[in-house]
Amino acid sequence: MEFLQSKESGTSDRSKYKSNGAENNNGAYLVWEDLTVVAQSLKNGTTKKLVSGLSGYAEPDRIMAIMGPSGSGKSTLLDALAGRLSRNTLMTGNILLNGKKAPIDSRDVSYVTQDDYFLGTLSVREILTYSSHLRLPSKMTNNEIDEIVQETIVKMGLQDCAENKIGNWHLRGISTGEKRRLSIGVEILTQPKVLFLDEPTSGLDSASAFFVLLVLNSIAHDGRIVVCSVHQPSGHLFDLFDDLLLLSNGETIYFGDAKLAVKVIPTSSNSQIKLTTDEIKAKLVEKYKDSDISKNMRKRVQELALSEQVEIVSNKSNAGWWKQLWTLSGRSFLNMSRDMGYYWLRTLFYILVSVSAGNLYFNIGLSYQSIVQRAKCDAFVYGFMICLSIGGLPFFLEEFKMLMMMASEIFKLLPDLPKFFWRYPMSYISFASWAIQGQYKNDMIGLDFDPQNPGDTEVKGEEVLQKIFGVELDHSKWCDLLALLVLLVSYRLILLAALKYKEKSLSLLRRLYASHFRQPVKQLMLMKEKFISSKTNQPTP
Ligand SMILES: Nc1ncnc2c1ncn2[C@@H]1O[C@H](COP(=O)(O)OP(=O)(O)OP(=O)(O)O)[C@@H](O)[C@H]1O
Repeated sequence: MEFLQSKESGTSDRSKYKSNGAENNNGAYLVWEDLTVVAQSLKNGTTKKLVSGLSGYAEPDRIMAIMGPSGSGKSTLLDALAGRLSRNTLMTGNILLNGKKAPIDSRDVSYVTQDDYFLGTLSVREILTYSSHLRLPSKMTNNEIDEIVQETIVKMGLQDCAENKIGNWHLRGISTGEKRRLSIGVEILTQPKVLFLDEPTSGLDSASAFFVLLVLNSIAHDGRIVVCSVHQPSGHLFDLFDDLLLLSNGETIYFGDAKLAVKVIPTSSNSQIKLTTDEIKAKLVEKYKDSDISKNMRKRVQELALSEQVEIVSNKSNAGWWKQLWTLSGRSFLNMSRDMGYYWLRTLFYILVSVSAGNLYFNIGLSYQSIVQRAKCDAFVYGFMICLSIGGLPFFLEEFKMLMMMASEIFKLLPDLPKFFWRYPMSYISFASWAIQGQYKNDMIGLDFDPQNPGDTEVKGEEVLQKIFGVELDHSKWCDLLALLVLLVSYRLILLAALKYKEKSLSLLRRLYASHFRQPVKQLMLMKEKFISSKTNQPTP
């Protein structure tokens, strides 16, 4: 149910937003039962269990830490719970949100990744405002959105840097800790019931990490579930966690109250010194399985799984398609106009190139040799424009130098192109062929050049175009310009359609992949289980 579908009538979107937040104490319970994730290598088809038979639950008002050594499956468990496992994996088991199977793209779940991606030229307030316009319902007024943004800024403790820019390669911006809090702020704009965070404190100094966890704590105490993976937190950070899930090799070795963990988890003893790390891990897993904590946890999981299915009132309803397009375009233009390297520096280069080329070829005249000089000038100007327009792509910078070295060599006459593919269809859908033809026509039509041999008749520009450059004169330079505009719009529309239908086609591919992959993996898992049970049933010699 969307949050817009509130039964209350006459209330503003802002009040609906508030009433559907966690303030009304309708917090959700998250339960996972016998969760196993298997990955298949795309190279040789071998499979690997990433996490195995995990069960547990997360409650509102509490913050849970998933801990364990590197490679123990923390991120895999978070990804599984958030429904964002990679395509080469298969998950078995149940994930329930308030007793209901959570849909993969559940709108009540937000995920904060380890990396922060923001446009460096925007301020903290602008980032939050644009995100709100993109993710909150179109019906919300600007004032309502500004209010939500201000509340989020205060909640995240970002008041002091609210008007500061994020920062980029030439602009010193906000600190890493502030960026991390901003990432969390962006995710809580939509008031999710469950917030997952992948290593929210990694790369932060202890004061910043402490502040981030304080913020998470206050979010959790708004009636939300907060689950995060953490790597070796210090003592005072650990104290801020309510629950702990400790993993080793993809299996649970502790699940429960974080404060009790220290008392329950066995410390190293002399007898363990002789054991290998794998043996110690196996012992800890076995010990946990047989413990009362594990039995109580399973009982609670069963209770929560069988509890009445409460309809979750979703807080999220994305803005409409047009509003998203408008917001993204506005954000992009603002970023471009502020980014010195992207916009202003490039404009300066365009002017410099135009002035230089104009100077070099000034008063080139109408001698026979000037024909080739003119062609070189046109090709150079066009080549430079192309390079500057795509020079923003980092991987292109190396290629760029190569291209400039051979600028005059890369053009081939249209009639000389291989018919299949390069002539038809490539020359028709290529920006370059229309641009160069238009430029040549603009430069040469109407001119009379000196003949190659003295005494011959003058050479007409039209003749040069047709005979030397293979340019047909069946359409004017304005048609070439029109073709460029059509290509410009068409390519953008194609990209838009590709982005819009990407998800649908990807999910189709995923289904095809799963139907191909599921059967062999299930068989393999069955065989492994049979093998293990036959081994454990064998009498010991
Ligand atoms: N899609 C995948 N395909 C194959 N192997 C994977 C995949 N995802 C994770 N793994 C492997 O599963 C194991 C657990 O990975 P995971 O990222 O969950 O560990 P982690 O505890 O989060 O580690 P870290 O603390 O280093 O981030 C690792 O050995 C990893 O290489």
